Amino acid sequence: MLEGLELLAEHGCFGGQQRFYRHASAQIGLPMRFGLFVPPQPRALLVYLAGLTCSEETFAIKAGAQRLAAELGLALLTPDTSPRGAGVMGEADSWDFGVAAGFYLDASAQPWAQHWRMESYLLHELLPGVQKELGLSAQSTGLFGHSMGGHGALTLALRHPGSFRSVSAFAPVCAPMQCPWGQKAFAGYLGANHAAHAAHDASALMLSQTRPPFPAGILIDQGLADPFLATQLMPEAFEAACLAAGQDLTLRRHAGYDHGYYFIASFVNDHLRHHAAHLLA
Ligand SMILES: N[C@@H](CCC(=O)N[C@@H](CSC=O)C(=O)NCC(=O)O)C(=O)O
Repeated sequence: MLEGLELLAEHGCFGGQQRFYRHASAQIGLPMRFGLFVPPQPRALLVYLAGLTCSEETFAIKAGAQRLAAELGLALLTPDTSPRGAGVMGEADSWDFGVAAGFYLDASAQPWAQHWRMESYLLHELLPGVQKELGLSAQSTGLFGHSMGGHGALTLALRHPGSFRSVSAFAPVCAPMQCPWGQKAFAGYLGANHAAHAAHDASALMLSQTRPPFPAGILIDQGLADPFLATQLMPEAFEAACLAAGQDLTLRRHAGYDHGYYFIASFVNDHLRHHAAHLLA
């Protein structure tokens, strides 16, 4: 059970409930919030990791995923994107580092290491707590995300084999060691340790696989009018790594779509069906 769990809001939604909670996180050492859509009959759990500047509310409000999730029996867990209120100097000075930019890893460098522990928080606290509450296991848990959260989805799925049965992403940061967002985050949170950076880079992780880690295949959607495509996202690096590892990847490139939630809302049903096909089989 999650310590100090408080229900902050609950809204009827397509026969289920969209809920928002706060709890006292032992891993983060601060209160954390999360969203949970509970369908009428929960059969599987899908975790969505949001991008830079987002919160536990962004996907729930903007993606329009609840109608199909209710039909398929998918519970949707939407964690926040970083600790908040830690009081670390400069934590809110940038939109791509610090608050709302946790990059889904455990920081090892100061002054971030005490609270910026998003990987341990998700894997060892929030996810087990919610799975227990819903009576669901890793066998019926999938992971997806957007941009920084797409990086989180790919890297956490690769770093924790067996924790997620299906994975997908919208416009993920695919090669953080090669892009400004990733280089800034990794230098700040992990210091100058190249091996630590590689251990959180989806393309480097995929290249290091000795067998295809996701036999069910990985789905990625990417807009071609996305202003971050060439400089920050680099899906071609992950595509090449999947090819080298023998990992089945469906990478769909869509003309006319940018980086925002109109793009996500346009393709979110395909992601729900991708996960349902594997989680409910
Ligand atoms: N403030 C920035 C843009 C921030 C932005 O685009 N955030 C994306 C995620 S980017 C990668 O992780 C997002 O999902 N925003 C929320 C939304 O509702 O669109 C700028 O000024 O460029």
